[in-house]
Amino acid sequence: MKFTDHLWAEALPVYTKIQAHPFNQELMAGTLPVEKFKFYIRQDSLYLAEFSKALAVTGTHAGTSQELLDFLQFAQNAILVERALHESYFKEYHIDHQAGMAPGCFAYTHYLLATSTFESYEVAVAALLPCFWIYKKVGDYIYQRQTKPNPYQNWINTYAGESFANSVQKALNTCDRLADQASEITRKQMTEAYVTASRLEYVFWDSAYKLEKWPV
Ligand SMILES: Cc1ncc(CN)c(N)n1
Repeated sequence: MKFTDHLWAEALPVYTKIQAHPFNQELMAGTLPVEKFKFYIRQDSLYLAEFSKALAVTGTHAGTSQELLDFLQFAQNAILVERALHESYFKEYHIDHQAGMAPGCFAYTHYLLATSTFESYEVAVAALLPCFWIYKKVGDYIYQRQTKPNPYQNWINTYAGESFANSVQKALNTCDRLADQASEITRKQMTEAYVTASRLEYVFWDSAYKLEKWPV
């Protein structure tokens, strides 16, 4: 059994809730209120700026030049490819560029930044994996069942697309390779990091659906 199969099984209850979350169900049906999507896109643009830094920092801890290049490429894609998608929505929906991070986005980005900076390379790779793998799974799930025409088609196509799939496969291979050479303690820490980041993916979608604000 691959280590990533074990990770998938560990966080399956979280993934099942993500898939069933009304944000994703309504996005799939094309009925998600545009206010919620706008909130999500603004938060996601803030997220991607920090996510790309976490990817680049993780790359500096890589054991091989190829993995450093892979992580720098992931960081570049997070900024350029995903930002292009966002910019089209910013224009279409006149999204507010000023809104700051909601608590869900703050928690997730700061978890990734802290993990990539202070934890081992192995643990950082596991913490970053849900950002790839869960989006791929959600993208494919929605793509196969979506209502057409769908106002969120570009978003769906990005995460169900081949280019994103290639990045996901690279991230999975790296995680499996590292886990094969890691101690039991490190594998446990990797599992914890993967489950925590999966939970934070849920929190992020839930935050958008609730148009989350700081309580104080
Ligand atoms: C919150 C979140 N997680 C993951 C992804 C996909 N890189 C994203 N755009 N936003």
